[in-house]
Amino acid sequence: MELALQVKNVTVHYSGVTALDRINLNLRHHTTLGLVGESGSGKSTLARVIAGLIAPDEGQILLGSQELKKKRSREQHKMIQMIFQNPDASLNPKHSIRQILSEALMFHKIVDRTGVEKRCKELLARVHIAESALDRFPHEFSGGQRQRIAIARALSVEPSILIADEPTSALDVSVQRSVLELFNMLKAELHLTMLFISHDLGVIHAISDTVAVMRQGKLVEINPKDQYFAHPETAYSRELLSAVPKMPKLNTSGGFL
Ligand SMILES: Nc1ncnc2c1ncn2[C@@H]1O[C@H](COP(=O)(O)OP(=O)(O)OP(=O)(O)O)[C@@H](O)[C@H]1O
Repeated sequence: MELALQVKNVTVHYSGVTALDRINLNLRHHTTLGLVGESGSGKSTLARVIAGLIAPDEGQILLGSQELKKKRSREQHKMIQMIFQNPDASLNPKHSIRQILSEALMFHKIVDRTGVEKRCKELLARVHIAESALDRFPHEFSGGQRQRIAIARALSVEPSILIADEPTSALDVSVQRSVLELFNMLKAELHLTMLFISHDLGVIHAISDTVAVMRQGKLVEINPKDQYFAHPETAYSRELLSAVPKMPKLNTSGGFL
């Protein structure tokens, strides 16, 4: 079966720093790859290079069978959507939630003008936000609600890949759980293909099908989740796992209990 995404030998340098060093990574359709690693290991750089926010110095990125060149088409940009740690990065504070969602829908011609209102309401329902939110502005919502709206915005354009870069790290623990549960629910309902970045192994355990580990710009380990947690291959992973006091208990769908 064709892969959703392939990263081939991708290298990124930032003035003297090798942030990514010949990264090879495959993402299968309808699966979530959890990317873990300590601060500065290159996780966000990898997310940004896949999303087309920065160009690789070397290597290739393929979406399906299509190579993504330095200058991407509007359609190619649409296909890979990103959710950031801080939802404000994707929510214009001067725009109502209706404007935020409908702009994305109209820009990418997802629905025509007559279908916009209905689609906006459906999107909010998906992320468990009341319809009345449409006439309100981002600052009127809590951090967790804003992240839900950012998720709705990212999903609005029907991307083939969703990249979530530490989407729960800035939230309170209880809110973190509910946002993570939302991701798991969306995964099941929409069969999402995701790259989910976190430095928190509990979060990675809750959401991933496969776990990839980065260290100093290199991908040092990639394995199915159960294998990764039961039998980590590298001494570095064993060290990361031993630093986790206790894994949170999970229910069968992968959400926290
Ligand atoms: N814009 C930049 N200019 C220069 N160096 C950068 C830039 N962005 C990142 N770096 C460097 O590249 C390396 C990888 O950083 P990156 O942010 O990708 O790591 P990370 O694993 O996402 O870290 P964190 O978990 O702290 O976000 C680090 O050494 C970082 O200092």
